[in-house]
Amino acid sequence: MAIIIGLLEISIAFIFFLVFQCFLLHKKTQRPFPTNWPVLGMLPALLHQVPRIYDCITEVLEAADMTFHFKGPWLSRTDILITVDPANIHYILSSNFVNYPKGMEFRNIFKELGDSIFNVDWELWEDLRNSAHAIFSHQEFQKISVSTSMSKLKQGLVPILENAVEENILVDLQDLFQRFLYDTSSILMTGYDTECLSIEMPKVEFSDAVDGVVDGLFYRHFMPVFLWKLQKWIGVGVEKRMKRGLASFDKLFEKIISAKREELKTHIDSKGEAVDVLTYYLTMDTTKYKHLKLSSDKFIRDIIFGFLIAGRDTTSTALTWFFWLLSKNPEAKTKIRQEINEKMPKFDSAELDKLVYLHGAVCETLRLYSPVPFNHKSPAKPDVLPSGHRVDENLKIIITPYAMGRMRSIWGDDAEDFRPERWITDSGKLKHVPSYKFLAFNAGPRLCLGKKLTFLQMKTVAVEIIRNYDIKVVEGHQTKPVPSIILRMRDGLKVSVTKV
Ligand code: HEM
Repeated sequence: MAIIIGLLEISIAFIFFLVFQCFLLHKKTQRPFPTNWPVLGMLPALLHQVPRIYDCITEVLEAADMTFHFKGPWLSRTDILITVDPANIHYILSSNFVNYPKGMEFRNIFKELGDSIFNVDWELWEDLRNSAHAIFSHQEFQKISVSTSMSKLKQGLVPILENAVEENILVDLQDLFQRFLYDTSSILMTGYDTECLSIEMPKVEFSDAVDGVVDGLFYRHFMPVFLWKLQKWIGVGVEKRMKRGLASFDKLFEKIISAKREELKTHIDSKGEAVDVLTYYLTMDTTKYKHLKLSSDKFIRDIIFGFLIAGRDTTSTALTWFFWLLSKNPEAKTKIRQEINEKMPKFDSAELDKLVYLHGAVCETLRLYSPVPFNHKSPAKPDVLPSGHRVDENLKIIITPYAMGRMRSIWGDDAEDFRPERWITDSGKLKHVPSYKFLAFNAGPRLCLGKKLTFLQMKTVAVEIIRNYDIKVVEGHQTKPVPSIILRMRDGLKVSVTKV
């Protein structure tokens, strides 16, 4: 009997040994794909990876030849096709655009943005797009964009940096850029200066509100609908924070719209030219765009809310990563400084195009740290993508500019490196890179309407800071992106500032 028990023990030990070896071998050779469990699908792996979601998706896509089918829990309708294949992207965003609206699922997730341009399809989107394009490309609006950015820079940002130098205090660059962009966007979008950018650093209620909303929207992409709806109904977790944020935003906006309506009763710009986007929509000839419900305050709120999020969070995020990347790549900073001193001894916004290396550095930042890390589509009709993947109406398609910017198959073996030279030809001109490859601003008919404004604002801030200050990131400061629909840094960017 003892011999039998002994043999049994040895056999069990041997089986364990074999299983353990197989497991180790599997781990060593394993590609980074999440396990597809019965019932739960790949959700457990996803939840486990949330803190490093962007890099995890990048690794999976690199190993999966740029397209991966994520399986959600059974019956939860959260299957997602994630793709960064340029052929698919071009097909979805441009050549077969009509079959790939945002779709009902997107509208459901982004319900709180109402009828903002990001959220709608078809005729309403066309009217919003055409009307927004008319104001954003208006010469007067562009002039105001330049003058607003310049005056906020000189009267808001520079005094704070000077104060930091004199008092030898640390500043959070992300917070500073958010304040800068919130003030400038608010002036351009509503005509009101929120005056967040001052040495006193007043508490910005809107900022917390927006962060709450954008973080909540991120989780809804991956959670089964019934789960986030239940959370919303009970009022817990990210849904609770989102609700609080929206309430505070709505209160603020109610005041702004009614004040503007009052103001317009007594004063309408004599030249009939819009000076800010809110005035533009409130005084617009309502017969021009028949799908816009301009008499509704809620509709106006939706439009402006969308533009404010678009204008503040994206550009401030891009500027933050830009200065972080320069701190990691001091030789690039030196080259930019030389270029500024040689080609633009005195600031002139009309001459910004001369700063080719700076432009390359901005593009490189947007490639590696795309401020909008995800985009979301749903096919209207079943289709087959150029990669051969079948998609039907129930499938969500997620395109991720963050992962796309890091694919070695697209950008080469140095895809992870910050190399502004990538964007410059041998003759010193800017290289054209198609938007379905450099996807930070989206591509096709829904290409970002603020692209020009973004380059203008980023370069204006960069020139002023790099010419005059040395920015040093505090030793040991962690720079992790928050899992959200905007790629802001979780703990901000703490820096010390000295004069050049
Ligand atoms: C670094 C800065 C920016 C980045 C990375 C960026 C990126 C994007 C992306 C990815 C989209 C497509 C979104 C989607 O379809 O869901 C988009 C659309 C848009 N962006 Fe930007 N954006 C930036 C700055 C701005 C600014 C400053 C404005 C102006 C206020 C702006 C206005 C818009 C508008 C109106 C759309 C909607 C276009 C449409 O759906 O037809 N963006 N942007």
